[in-house]
Amino acid sequence: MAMLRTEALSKHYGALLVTDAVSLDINQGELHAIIGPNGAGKTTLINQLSGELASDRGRVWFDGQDVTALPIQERARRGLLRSYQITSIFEEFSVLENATLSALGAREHAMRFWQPMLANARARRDAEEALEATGLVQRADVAAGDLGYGERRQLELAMSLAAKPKFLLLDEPMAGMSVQESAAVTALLQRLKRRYAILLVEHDMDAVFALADRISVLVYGKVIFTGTPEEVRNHPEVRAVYLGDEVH
Ligand SMILES: Nc1ncnc2c1ncn2[C@@H]1O[C@H](COP(=O)(O)OP(=O)(O)OP(=O)(O)O)[C@@H](O)[C@H]1O
Repeated sequence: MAMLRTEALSKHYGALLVTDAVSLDINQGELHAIIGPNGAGKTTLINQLSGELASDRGRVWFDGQDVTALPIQERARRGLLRSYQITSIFEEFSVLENATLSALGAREHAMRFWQPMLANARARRDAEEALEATGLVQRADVAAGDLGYGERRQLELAMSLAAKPKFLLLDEPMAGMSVQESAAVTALLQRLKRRYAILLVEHDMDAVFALADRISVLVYGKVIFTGTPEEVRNHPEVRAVYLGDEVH
């Protein structure tokens, strides 16, 4: 059964239909990329999936349940988490402290009234695991405000992981990164793959084609094709509208 499923999801702004009857099926452990030209509706779709934006039409199922009407926090609590969603990085707190706070935040709901010490110990352990997974262990004691740009994006990812998601929505995690930083994030996502289902929106085609199990191509809000990287690469219409000669 699909971990995340959308049925004819649509959103318009005035007369502009930004996402147009998008139906996707993303399986457990799958890394599914969405590519498409600027303004195709990729970020809007992510916002509809995270719950940041209410859809005009269509439905979203997550982990077997209809979450269409649920707000962003409730979807996050169930494990459908957008990475940058955790915006509250405390600059003067260390990397480990930030990750621990994120883990505590995710547990708050369940643990608020009982066993706070147990919650703290678990949160700390989840945070340490997240730093391990994202390669930030050596930077655990550094103040978040002292991190470079790439490391800061890594911390955002670590904070997401500390919240124990089942499904990660990643909107351009490589944006603004150097070639080395992008390569590091690609390697990181390669390691995280399978442990989480991931929806990746990314303009870095090398990263997308290296990482994705399947790719959906969004053009003017419509999914015109879904397939393996190989199928997408060889699809005439996709090449014509988007890839051109970029990918060989
Ligand atoms: N709040 C809004 N109000 C009106 N129009 C919007 C709003 N948000 C997005 N749009 C429009 O919707 C279209 C899709 O935007 P979106 O950001 O989802 O595209 P995208 O595929 O993520 O683009 P990019 O690759 O450039 O990030 C664009 O034409 C954009 O101008």
